[in-house]
Amino acid sequence: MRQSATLNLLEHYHQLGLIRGIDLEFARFAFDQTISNSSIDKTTAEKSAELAAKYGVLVSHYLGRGHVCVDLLKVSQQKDPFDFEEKKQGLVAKTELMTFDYDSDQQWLEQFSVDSSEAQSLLVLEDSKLYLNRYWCYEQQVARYIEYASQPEMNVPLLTEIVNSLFSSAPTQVGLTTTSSSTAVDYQKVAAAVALTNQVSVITGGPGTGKTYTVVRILAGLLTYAQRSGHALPKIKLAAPTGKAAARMLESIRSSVSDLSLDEVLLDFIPREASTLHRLLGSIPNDVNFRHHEDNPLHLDVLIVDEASMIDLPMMSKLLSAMPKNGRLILLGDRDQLASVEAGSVLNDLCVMDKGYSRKYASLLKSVTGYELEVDENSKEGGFQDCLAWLKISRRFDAQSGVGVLAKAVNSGDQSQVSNFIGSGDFADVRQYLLSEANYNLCLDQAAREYEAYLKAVTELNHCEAMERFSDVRVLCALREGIFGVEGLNLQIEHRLAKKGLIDTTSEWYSGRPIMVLQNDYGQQLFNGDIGLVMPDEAGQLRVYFEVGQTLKSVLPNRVPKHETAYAMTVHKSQGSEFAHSVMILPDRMSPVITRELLYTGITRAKKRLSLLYQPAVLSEAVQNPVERFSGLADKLA
Ligand SMILES: Nc1ncnc2c1ncn2[C@@H]1O[C@H](COP(=O)(O)OP(=O)(O)OP(=O)(O)O)[C@@H](O)[C@H]1O
Repeated sequence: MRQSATLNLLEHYHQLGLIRGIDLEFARFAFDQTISNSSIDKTTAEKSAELAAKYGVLVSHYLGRGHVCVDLLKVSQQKDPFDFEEKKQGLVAKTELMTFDYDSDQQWLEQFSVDSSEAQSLLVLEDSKLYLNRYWCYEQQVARYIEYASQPEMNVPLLTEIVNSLFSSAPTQVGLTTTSSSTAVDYQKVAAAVALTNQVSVITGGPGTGKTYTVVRILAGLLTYAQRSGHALPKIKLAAPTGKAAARMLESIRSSVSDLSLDEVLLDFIPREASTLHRLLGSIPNDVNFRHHEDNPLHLDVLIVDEASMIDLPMMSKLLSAMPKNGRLILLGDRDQLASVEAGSVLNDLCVMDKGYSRKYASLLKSVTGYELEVDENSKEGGFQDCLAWLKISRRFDAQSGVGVLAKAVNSGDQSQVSNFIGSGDFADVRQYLLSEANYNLCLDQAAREYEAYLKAVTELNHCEAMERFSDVRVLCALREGIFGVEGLNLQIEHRLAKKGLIDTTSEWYSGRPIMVLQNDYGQQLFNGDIGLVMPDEAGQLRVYFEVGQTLKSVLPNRVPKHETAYAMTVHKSQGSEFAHSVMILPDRMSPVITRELLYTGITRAKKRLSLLYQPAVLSEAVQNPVERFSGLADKLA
């Protein structure tokens, strides 16, 4: 029977709901393993085991909150190193708090240092950052892949000719330009040149900045280049973290391709399908590994991945390991959006080197695009800054668009810009509602009214139309519980629709119920975040319909994995989707989950209109609350 002051305290934390069961289990495991592996005297072994439990639970707790590691310099000597206060206000004052002293524990921690740690050690210490071994390996793998990714040899005159033919007309400059100098540069052309000259590249930009428009030209460029150089035409694949995002990417790529006059042979090489990353990598039931990995790489030459901000560190590591040796990878995403639900902020970490290109690479870009681009004299040649491209001009939101202006204000973190926006209140596409009971009801009444077109398509058994109409409106929120949370809001909308006789909620599975899957089910190929609509089939039997690529598949309700109703959804779950009208409802008081990135992501889900119900104090605090995640990836790439 173990006797440990640390474990006793952790059990108490667990009972109070301050740490997860898995954190406590990890601490117990670290404690037991240290005792059983120890060849030193009992007292020293016990002391060491107490420390292993203490640091183990710290790393595990932070991992649960999305951090890849813990920077011990930052948490050392803190009164509340676990940030319990943030989660359970008031509870913490009544409980004993564990503290960490990096200086005095440094000697003990040294055993985990990257230089001395064993492959099997539970923890890894790199500089002042402490990791679970597995996560350090993931990070290392991503950094190594990127470090060794090359710049393929290219025929620069041919490339220049192709790039110029794809971006021949000067772009119309509208919307969210960031600097006056940016009016001279066509950043889409630069992005194409970056992607065409690198084995791995990242194109980041806000909504409507033309990522898809650019990618279509990159694909055309790659195919034309291969054809004109007498090389085999590349096998291209498209993927995204969620089914919805994959379907959206495919749709925009296919409609954008029609603007190009590509010859038939090349056109055939533009993919006709896009899959989720899980499907692409080949998920194996009840296994965290995929069918494709280092020893069984993906069969492709070029992979385009959209919504890359949603990719967590383990997934990115597995994706990169599965890339074939000379495969080209182009990641698209918006670095300002919410980071992945699971640990890591990979896209943002990859984009930190935003001060300019290396001198040599800037000169290559000048030859290809004709533009004089910013140079960072401190950046190393071949460093990752040369693989990055920023799209800065939104084509969707012009200067008159409230959604665009508000998104930009929130993103800047500048409170006065947000206040100006609130003060002006005169944008046609944004309706602001100050939080009150009347406005809460008004927003929900309006959302319920707008769901009627969707329910009409369900009644008419028009499954495809129903899928389309369901994206007309969505209620977005920050929390899970309470009247401002996803559960309460769904009940409110159901209640309104039932009162109008549009749905019959007497049974759980009623015709028209929209659901969101909350758990991966590899057997049925249904994944966390997939949206299903309950509708009768031709024989009148209720089934749940899911969009898979260009088609619909249906399963019986009792086969659907863990799910919830989806008239309202959290902003986290809305990533990768867009809605003609988004109704964002913020709660009456601040919560740590309401961050700048959450606001930005919620606002930019609106394609045409945004209704925002808020308390000014919450909005302004959220703008000042950016997400910060501990990770060592940016340092490894620097
Ligand atoms: N250079 C351009 N000239 C003209 N139209 C453009 C240009 N770039 C983009 N567009 C148009 O602007 C709209 C938005 O572009 P696109 O869909 O490529 O942006 P995105 O960044 O992929 O958006 P999303 O946020 O949906 O991912 C599209 O209608 C596209 O055709």
